[in-house]
Amino acid sequence: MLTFIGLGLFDEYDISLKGLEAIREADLVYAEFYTSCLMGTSLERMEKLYGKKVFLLSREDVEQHPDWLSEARNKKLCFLTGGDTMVSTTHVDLRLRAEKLGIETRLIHGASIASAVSGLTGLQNYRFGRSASIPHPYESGRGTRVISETPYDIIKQNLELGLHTLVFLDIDQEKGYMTVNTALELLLEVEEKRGEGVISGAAAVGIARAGSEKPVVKADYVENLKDFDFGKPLHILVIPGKLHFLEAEALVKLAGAPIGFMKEAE
Ligand SMILES: C[S@@+](CC[C@H](N)C(=O)[O-])C[C@H]1O[C@@H](n2cnc3c(N)ncnc32)[C@H](O)[C@@H]1O
Repeated sequence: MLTFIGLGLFDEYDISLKGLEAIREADLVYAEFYTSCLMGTSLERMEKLYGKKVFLLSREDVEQHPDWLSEARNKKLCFLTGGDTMVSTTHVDLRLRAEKLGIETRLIHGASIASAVSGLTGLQNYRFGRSASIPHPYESGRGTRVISETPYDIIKQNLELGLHTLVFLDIDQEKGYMTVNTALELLLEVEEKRGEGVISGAAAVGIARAGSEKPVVKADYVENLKDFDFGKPLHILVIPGKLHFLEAEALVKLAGAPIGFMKEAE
């Protein structure tokens, strides 16, 4: 049996009781923290709460060589992920591989950043379009700095449809956790290169450390927000589309947006 368990958003206490029970009954526990991670805890603290050793898997172990899956044929194996295990991950691939090996699978859900964003900002989940991810820039073979333009295009398309965009920010072992500030600067760089005006005058909402005692949620225009200090990671960004008047009110009251923010609210 392979049990996928979402650990929630911030520390070891965000796991569900169902998830905790499953780990305590497991023969083997694996985790990956490259898609998301719990910044308010450590592997040691998790192991102490669970009373179990947790083996950490790399992206290669999960995506290229998931040989460890076959252990679930005759053992109770748990696979842990930050947030919800199937939200903005490719872990359905693991589930399908396991099913092909004749291994029974089940999911134990965790709180996800995808729903926490709506809760914290007041932006309604059904008014979001396609999500985007901003990766760190990389060097091409010729030594030039390359910035992905895909997130810019997704935001632009969503704005044309009046929809909000959830923008996941890169987690990289070497380059670190991307901040809201860097993300906005990268989007502005793409904008300048193209000579367009989609992002510079736009509104944005940055969120840091969702699930912690004191998450930071700040809405403002991009030009102001790019210098705002959000503190420690993890960070996530939203570029709001057309606002319902309740959403506009929530951004002013709950996210410190300037009064009259995005006046065109319906
Ligand atoms: C690829 S997504 C994976 C989402 C995860 N499976 C979930 O359901 O929450 C990870 C990204 O979401 C954002 N994120 C995740 N947890 C967060 C948190 N607690 N606070 C702020 N941003 C968070 C960060 O931008 C991070 O790089």
